[in-house]
Amino acid sequence: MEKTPSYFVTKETPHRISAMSQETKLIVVVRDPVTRAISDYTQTLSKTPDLPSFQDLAFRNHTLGIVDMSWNAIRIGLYALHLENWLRYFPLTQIHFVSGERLITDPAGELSRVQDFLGVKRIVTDKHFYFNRTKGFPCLKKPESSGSPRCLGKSKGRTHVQIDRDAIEQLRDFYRPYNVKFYEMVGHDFKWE
Ligand SMILES: Nc1ncnc2c1ncn2[C@@H]1O[C@H](COP(=O)(O)OS(=O)(=O)O)[C@@H](OP(=O)(O)O)[C@H]1O
Repeated sequence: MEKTPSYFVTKETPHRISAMSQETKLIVVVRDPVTRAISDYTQTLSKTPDLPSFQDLAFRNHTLGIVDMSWNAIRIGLYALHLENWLRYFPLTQIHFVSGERLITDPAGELSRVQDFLGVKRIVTDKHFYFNRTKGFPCLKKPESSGSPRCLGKSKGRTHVQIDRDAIEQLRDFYRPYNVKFYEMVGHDFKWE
């Protein structure tokens, strides 16, 4: 197994992976692209405090609501476009999409679907998780053999930068057609508003 967030959005990756093995099963975690962009910006800002504002980066023209599709934080959320590139090399049956939202609210449910997709026995179930209220994420319970619970690290679940309502609405309008197309392509409505 190998994982890297940028695989899904890097143009050359599907070709390279298919050249390695056409049997590869692919798992992609997706979340509401607007929240994703804000999370992405929040993470970059934590490392680069003098970054321009989110709005300055996200819009070519904020008044007219013209979004800058070349900014990575925006581009990555255009899931339908990235998927089109993957479908040139892999059938949809070899690609599984995990909902980032449900991975938090129902980790066992999402993991059941992953296990089914991989064709392995459903070993990871509800009893393996507990919800850590402080963190706002589920944690893996202590493995039967040894060790302590496994929760997400300190850098996960950062408080997102506050973005004004208008900008959020403009981004929602921008992403809507791409989201609808993505739902149609994968046959699942992720219900991102
Ligand atoms: N297991 C699991 N379930 C649900 N959500 C998760 C999980 N792991 C990471 N995340 C959230 O994904 C956001 C980016 O995570 P990372 O910091 O790991 O990304 S990166 O790989 O470093 O780019 C970041 O989102 P925000 O916390 O909203 O900013 C992480 O919290």
